[in-house]
Amino acid sequence: KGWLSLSHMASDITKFPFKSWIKCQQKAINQHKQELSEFPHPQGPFIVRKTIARMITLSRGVVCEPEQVVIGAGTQLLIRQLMESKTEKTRIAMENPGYSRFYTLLKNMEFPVQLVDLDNKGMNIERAEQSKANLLFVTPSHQFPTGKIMPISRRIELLNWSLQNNDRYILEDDYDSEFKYETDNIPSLQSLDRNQRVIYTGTFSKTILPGLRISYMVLPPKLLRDYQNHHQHLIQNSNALALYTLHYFIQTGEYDRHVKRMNHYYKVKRKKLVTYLRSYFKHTISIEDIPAGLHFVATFKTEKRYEEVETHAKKEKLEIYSMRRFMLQHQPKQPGKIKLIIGFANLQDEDIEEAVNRLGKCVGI
Ligand SMILES: Cc1ncc(COP(=O)(O)O)c(/C=N/[C@@H](CCC(=O)O)COc2ccccc2)c1O
Repeated sequence: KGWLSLSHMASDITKFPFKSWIKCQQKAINQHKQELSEFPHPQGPFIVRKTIARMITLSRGVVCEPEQVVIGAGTQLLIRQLMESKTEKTRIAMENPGYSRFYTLLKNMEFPVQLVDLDNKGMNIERAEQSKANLLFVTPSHQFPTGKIMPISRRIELLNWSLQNNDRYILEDDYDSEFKYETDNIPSLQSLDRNQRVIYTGTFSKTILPGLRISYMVLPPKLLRDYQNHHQHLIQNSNALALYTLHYFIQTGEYDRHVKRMNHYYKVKRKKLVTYLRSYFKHTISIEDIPAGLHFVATFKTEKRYEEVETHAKKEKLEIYSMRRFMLQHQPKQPGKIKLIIGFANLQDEDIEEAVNRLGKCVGI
């Protein structure tokens, strides 16, 4: 048997309704030949921004006008473009463990980035205060990569933090918020913000096709003005035909039906995998069983080091990533334990047993 994947960097496109997508693409071509023959608006076509604004208002409680929406080919690009337009001196604080690609991007842009540890509610507010940062990067709906869901109490604390100084902002990266298997979605942090302090980002990478590279950002008015002044020369970098196709995919209800279908599908698969992992590893595994997203963290009791497990996984043809990928600053490893990121989007049901058996060989149980 070939490679099996427990990667979190995957979505199961075997269930994607390509026929519907192509129908929407045909509609986009029929209805928007004129627009496709010109450059789109720098922030993306207005009707697409209007559709996205309405969608996130309904699904996430985000309060915004289409004028505040900026579409881009991936969250990294949007964050880069936002940070280029900052007028004040910006000091950043990020969650640790956190998303290494943003950390690297911000460091390469020579911003000071403080790492803030998590407690059981997400970013620790005292540490955030101590960091002297004026821009916090947080993933409240499903902390990446630990999965923690930030309770309302901590969200209020963060908003209070943002009020203490008028150059303070919070970037809410609402990645992976669409998949919640038990609890209902807690509304976005942005929906609680009454002082235009929250920048909101989202992406279609997990719910449609990661290869489409369609993501979006909602800017508070003051930052939007700075962004528009700085980027007057910029041309929209997401593919306009894909954007108009997305517009019809959402308008016709296909998007909502697909996300609902995938929620059910992923919930069933996740449960099977967790059950089998528990029966195989028994007391040597502990799973932070947060019923959300397309991956979870599992802690294994083993004397093996991360390097050994990662090398062994390659030999077993098992694609899997460890917490080391997200520990942004070297942290002492807990003795006798390793944490792995267990993704299940790319794992077919019939391969669950084989994947777990290979994992057993890697962690030496
Ligand atoms: C915290 C966080 N925020 C935003 C994004 C989304 O970025 P965007 O797609 O540019 O909009 C990611 C993507 N994280 C990515 C990688 C995580 C890693 O490097 O380990 C996940 O990658 C994929 C997801 C689905 C299918 C294929 C790949 C993010 O982890």
